Amino acid sequence: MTKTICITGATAGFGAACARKFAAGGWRLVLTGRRHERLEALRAELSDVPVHLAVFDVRDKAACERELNALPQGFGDIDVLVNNAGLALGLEPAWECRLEDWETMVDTNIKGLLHMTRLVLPGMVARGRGHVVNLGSIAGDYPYPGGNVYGATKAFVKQFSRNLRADLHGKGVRVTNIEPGMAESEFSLVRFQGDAEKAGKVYDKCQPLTPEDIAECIWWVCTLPVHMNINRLEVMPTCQSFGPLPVARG
Ligand SMILES: NC(=O)C1=CN([C@@H]2O[C@H](COP(=O)(O)OP(=O)(O)OC[C@H]3O[C@@H](n4cnc5c(N)ncnc54)[C@H](OP(=O)(O)O)[C@@H]3O)[C@@H](O)[C@H]2O)C=CC1
Ligand SMILES: O=CCS(=O)(=O)O
Repeated sequence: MTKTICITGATAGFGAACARKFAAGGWRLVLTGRRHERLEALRAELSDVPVHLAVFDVRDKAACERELNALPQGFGDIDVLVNNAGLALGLEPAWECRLEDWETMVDTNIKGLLHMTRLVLPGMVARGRGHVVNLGSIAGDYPYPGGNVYGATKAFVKQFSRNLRADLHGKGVRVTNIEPGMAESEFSLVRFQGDAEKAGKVYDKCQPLTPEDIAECIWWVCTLPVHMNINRLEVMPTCQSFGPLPVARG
């Protein structure tokens, strides 16, 4: 039976790589994001599988509801929800941060994820199957200077994922928190407000994870036998480690 995956933030990075990975596996795709032209390009590329595009901002609760209620026939029974849409803004110490940036991170990484999860879960519970895959981060576990609110949103995602598992006990619905370390995508470009030079330096002279690496992890947790639930999957590039999270260069 063809399965359906809904991926938020499919216009770039992990979300786009995940769309490609699951399309290669023959899955039906619901792809979401704000940049319509990116989604259209992805649909054109993935023409071998059924694709539904939903253009909306996950911070907009009404839009999430409208789009999920309007899924066309065949796309409504979501087997896997990948709560991937998210961002970090800034790396300043807390006393220098913009309050608006903090609000944007909370609204996207926490509230957007909650909007989507609350809308999709009832169907999964009714069907007695499903899988919610959340994009947490190592930043939700390991503090670092400037990680202030970003890391705190990912700590929320980690604990919410565990609590979801508790609520879903015996319901046949799996929950996984994927916790990547440094991965090269548009993440740093967004974090540094479009400053490509600053963003590029994050990945300089080392080998970060790729979006395809993370898509591989998501594919793995989703295609394991249904009696197996990976609760958390923490993955770092080999060049990254603990303490001050140093990056080995050269
Ligand atoms: N890259 C990294 O090092 C790591 C990233 N992560 C997490 O993984 C997830 C994906 O990150 P990554 O692929 O690297 O980043 P990218 O910036 O490459 O992609 C982020 C995606 O999120 C979407 N998005 C952002 N805000 C919104 C919004 N308000 N509404 C809808 N979609 C939104 C963007 O789409 P659009 O702008 O078109 O709406 C885009 O598709 C994030 O949650 C991030 O925090 C976790 C650990 C490490
Ligand atoms: O979530 C992203 C990884 S990091 O930049 O916070 O280490």
